Amino acid sequence: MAAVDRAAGLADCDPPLTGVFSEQLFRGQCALVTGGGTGIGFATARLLFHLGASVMIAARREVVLAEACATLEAERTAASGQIGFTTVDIRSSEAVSALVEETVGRFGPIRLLVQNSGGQFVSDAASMSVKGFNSVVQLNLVSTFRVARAVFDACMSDGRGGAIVAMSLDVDNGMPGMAHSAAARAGINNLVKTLSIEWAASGVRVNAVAPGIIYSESAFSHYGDAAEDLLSALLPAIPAKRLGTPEEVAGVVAFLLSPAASYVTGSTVAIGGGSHLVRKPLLPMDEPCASQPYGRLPRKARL
Ligand SMILES: CCCCC/C=C/C(=O)SCCNC(=O)CCNC(=O)[C@H](O)C(C)(C)COP(=O)(O)OP(=O)(O)OC[C@H]1O[C@@H](n2cnc3c(N)ncnc32)[C@H](O)[C@@H]1OP(=O)(O)O
Ligand SMILES: NC(=O)C1=CN([C@@H]2O[C@H](COP(=O)(O)OP(=O)(O)OC[C@H]3O[C@@H](n4cnc5c(N)ncnc54)[C@H](OP(=O)(O)O)[C@@H]3O)[C@@H](O)[C@H]2O)C=CC1
Repeated sequence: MAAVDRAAGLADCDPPLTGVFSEQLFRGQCALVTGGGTGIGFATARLLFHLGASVMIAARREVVLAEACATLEAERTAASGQIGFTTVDIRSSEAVSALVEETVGRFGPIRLLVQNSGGQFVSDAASMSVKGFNSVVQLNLVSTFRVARAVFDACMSDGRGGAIVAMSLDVDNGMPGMAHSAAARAGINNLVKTLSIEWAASGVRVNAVAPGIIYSESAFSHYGDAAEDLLSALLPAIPAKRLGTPEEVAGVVAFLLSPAASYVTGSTVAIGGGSHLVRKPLLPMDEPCASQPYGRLPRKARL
């Protein structure tokens, strides 16, 4: 009964949540968005910036980050926050420590963390080396833990908390052609559950989003000609019958970071036009392995 009474009391909370979605939603809060120079990361950084946050975007390519910052500066309105960039390879603990230090020095303690950096190459498991499998797990799973730990230790464990959103994939039914990334993202889905429990006492919420197929030039450029074939196989299986946009992911990320999601933690939210509910092919896996057309993408597709 006491628990019910406490919940009832919250209905009258002040301020009411209707005021949450103003242009000042994240005013003055420091946000770190990894991979914020392109695609989903850029759309997210843009939204947070226009909602008043001080946003640091970080990835490996300085030119791309600088261009993204210039674009946002050109869009600045009275409600916008601040924007900055720095280079980082999230696979390096030293680089991640330096990133956190620089972000805090510039914008104050990080309260909003979007762990968007990631990726993989397309290969069936039989053509994948252990080294390749490991490099994708390192990038997507181990580096997610690395960045989360660094930000928690330096900022979010100080009693004032924060919110973290990690980037997963639609992996519920496995992911032919991306065994490494699917295993890593399934790890992320579970990691956010554990961190959400362990860090709840510090006022930190930890969630993930699991996008379906989201179109951006930067994302699709990694797949070259194979992207067309992959899409022809995949599109009919998406209930919404279309691809998603980076903005459609950014909106959910902003919601999860916001006070509107103050009771949401340890969750992974699917953003795929219903695709997580249906079985779909990524590669034509009914063919024998030897005839896999995308067993290994050409070296030019590699970063
Ligand atoms: C159209 C369908 C969309 C599906 C939905 C998903 C979309 C997205 O995720 S969009 C984001 C796309 N962006 C990226 O993927 C960019 C990030 N990718 C990378 O940084 C790299 O490609 C990497 C993480 C996969 C590998 O980087 P790194 O650790 O630097 O690895 P190395 O180049 O040193 O290679 C190590 C090892 O990995 C294997 N390998 C790498 N590339 C390929 C490849 N194209 N095909 C097969 N195997 C590959 C290989 O074993 C490498 O070892 P060595 O052969 O000894 O070099
Ligand atoms: N597009 C889609 O359909 C889907 C994408 N995702 C995931 O969403 C995230 C964003 O992807 P999307 O925007 O589509 O594609 P992008 O290729 O545009 O984004 C990937 C970002 O990660 C950065 N990055 C990659 N490796 C590193 C690294 N070692 N250190 C720091 N930053 C790195 C890249 O920047 P740089 O190269 O400069 O380092 C880039 O900004 C990724 O994790 C992706 O796997 C998940 C589901 C579906």
